[in-house]
Amino acid sequence: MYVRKVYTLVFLREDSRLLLGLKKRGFGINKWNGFGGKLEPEETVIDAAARELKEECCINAKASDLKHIGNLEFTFEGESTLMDVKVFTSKIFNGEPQETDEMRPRWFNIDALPFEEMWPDDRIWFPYMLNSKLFFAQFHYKGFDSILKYNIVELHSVQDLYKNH
Ligand SMILES: Nc1nc2c([nH]c(=O)n2[C@H]2C[C@H](O)[C@@H](COP(=O)(O)OP(=O)(O)OP(=O)(O)O)O2)c(=O)[nH]1
Repeated sequence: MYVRKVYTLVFLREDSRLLLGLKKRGFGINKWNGFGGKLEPEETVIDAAARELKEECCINAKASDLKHIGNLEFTFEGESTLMDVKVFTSKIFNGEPQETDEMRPRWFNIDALPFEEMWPDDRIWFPYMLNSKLFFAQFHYKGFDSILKYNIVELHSVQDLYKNH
């Protein structure tokens, strides 16, 4: 049995650009990614998503403007933790992204995303997100570089994001 831990992950979109941040410390250091992290005690997933976005790149987005688009589950060979990552997108936000202790933000054209410097699984599920398809995906890693197996499905309603697959 796995011990499930919930994380948030937020991507902002503006026309044909996506905001990514270069992670400056901790898990996923030196990779470009969306903004997110663990929940605080008693916090809802959506509130955590908005808080992490603000903390990591100084952008304000209303929780109600964040669109839940997918769920990712990560397991690692020999480890009992399951990372349950709730992915959100938004086109509605306030402010200019600012560098913080954790992230260096930068806009990328969606045709020129830096997949070489991102988590290997991102190539697999980003096309769903970029095409506004709801998705559920599971990745089982050996270490942090090698995907031993995975599964990805398109979902057809937001309710499906709350069912167990
Ligand atoms: N794109 C992508 N994001 C991932 C993958 N795996 C993974 O954990 N993430 C995301 C989920 C979270 O947003 C983030 C990890 O959270 P974190 O460790 O930075 O959490 P945190 O900010 O609360 O941590 P900290 O303050 O304690 O350092 O990375 C992946 O394979 N691909």
